[in-house]
Amino acid sequence: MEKEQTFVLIKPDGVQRRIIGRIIQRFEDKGFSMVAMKMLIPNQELLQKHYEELMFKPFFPCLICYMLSGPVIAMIWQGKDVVRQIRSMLGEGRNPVEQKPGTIRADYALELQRNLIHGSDSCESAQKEINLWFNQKEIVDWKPSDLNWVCE
Ligand SMILES: Nc1ncnc2c1ncn2[C@@H]1O[C@@H]2COP(=O)(O)O[C@H]2[C@H]1O
Repeated sequence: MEKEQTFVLIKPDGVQRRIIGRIIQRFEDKGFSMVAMKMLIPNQELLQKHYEELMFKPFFPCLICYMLSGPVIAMIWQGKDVVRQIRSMLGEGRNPVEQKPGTIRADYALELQRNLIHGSDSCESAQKEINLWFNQKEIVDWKPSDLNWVCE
């Protein structure tokens, strides 16, 4: 079974605009399996750890404020090359205006900050982010019966 996992976060604008279902649908349609999901309003400490590399950027306080503004959906997705594939489905760059039509950010977002969704940028950051947002008991080990039809 393909065990590569990535962390995906639907940000407050994605929840408020009620596009959770459409985002999940895209990942399921592609052939990936969700192995964990929860809705929460993240606290400042969690967000500061998640965005620690951006701590000294001028937009950091606004970013934290925006991320504290409402519930988010945290998920773990699993499948073949899932880290790179989901990044490309989101639109690799941060700015929605530069993303190709058909990507989530190009299709649903207009702004650099409120860009709807986060996906881990490497397997290492995926593991780090999964450990930050989830504990092991929240992750379900299951094997979809159609997996052999999607990847080798
Ligand atoms: N120049 C910027 N101004 C405001 N927000 C930004 C800027 N650059 C990045 N961000 C936000 O910081 C986030 C960092 O992670 P993401 O790429 O998921 O999405 C990014 C945006 O939400």
